[in-house]
Amino acid sequence: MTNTNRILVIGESQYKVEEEIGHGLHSTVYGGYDLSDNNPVAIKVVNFASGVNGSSLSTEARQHSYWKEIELLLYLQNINPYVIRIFNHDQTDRYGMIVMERGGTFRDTLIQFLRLGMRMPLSYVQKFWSQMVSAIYYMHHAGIVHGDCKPENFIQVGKHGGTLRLIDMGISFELPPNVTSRLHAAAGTPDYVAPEMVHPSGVFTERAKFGYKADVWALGIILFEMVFGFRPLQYLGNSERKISFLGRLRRDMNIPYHPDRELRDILRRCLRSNHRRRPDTEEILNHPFLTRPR
Ligand SMILES: Nc1ncnc2c1ncn2[C@@H]1O[C@H](COP(=O)(O)OP(=O)(O)OP(=O)(O)O)[C@@H](O)[C@H]1O
Repeated sequence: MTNTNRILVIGESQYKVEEEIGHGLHSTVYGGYDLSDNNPVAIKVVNFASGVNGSSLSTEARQHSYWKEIELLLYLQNINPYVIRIFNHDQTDRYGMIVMERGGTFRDTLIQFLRLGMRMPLSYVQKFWSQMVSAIYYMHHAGIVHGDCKPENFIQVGKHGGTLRLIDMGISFELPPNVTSRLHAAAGTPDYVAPEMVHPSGVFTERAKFGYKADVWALGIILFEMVFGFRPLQYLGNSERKISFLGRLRRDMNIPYHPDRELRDILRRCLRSNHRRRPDTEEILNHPFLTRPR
């Protein structure tokens, strides 16, 4: 692998590397092109040096997460149609690189609707939410809890951006079916975090239990946001207040009125505070909100 004049060479393949299109705690993502066919690609560069971007993770821990992510992505390529396609990967002592499909994040689409002062049409909501639920259904079927479902972790690819793909497997956990596990400290974003992930004292701790149904809660919050244009906890302000609210939540989430009865029903089910009473992803896919044309 060489990287000269912003041309990245991996084996026989050459990629033109252009501007930064995003970054996470441990990586920077660049836009680029595959020079053999001019198709757009995204190149995620993981810096293995400890201390970069304000994260204190050791080099070994960074390399370990990088390999875990590659392994998971390669495993999911053929069994989950809604997971990001990776074209190539390579690494040096200092960096890991993943070349993958490029698309706009679903968050950008939500923002566009907000800017235009428009509500997303229900047919549009149904189409994209059903793909999100399917993406998570396939993860759960493979025994994996995603743990960080949110609109920025879905990108739109294909004609007119009509197909969603999940990115960021960073904090997914593999679990035996029907078993809950421990949440890594500080994983997730409070707005999409399920109440069972928060200790009743209001501390977002490693001791909090979570499982597949936490992903269902997050999907419910995404659906709520697509329909109403805001998130239920948005107006609570900072993360501490949101986490404290979730830790004390004993009743089901309030759902504003919407004329579509089936939409109201599925939202109510996904946002039940008791995770045992939430549907699983297979039940959601069979719910009339998704099976009846809108
Ligand atoms: N395939 C892609 N196409 C377009 N943009 C992408 C793609 N992959 C990542 N991005 C952009 O880069 C950002 C960071 O990517 P990603 O979430 O994979 O990084 P990360 O280091 O794993 O983040 P985290 O800190 O959450 O672990 C995304 O939020 C998105 O904006």
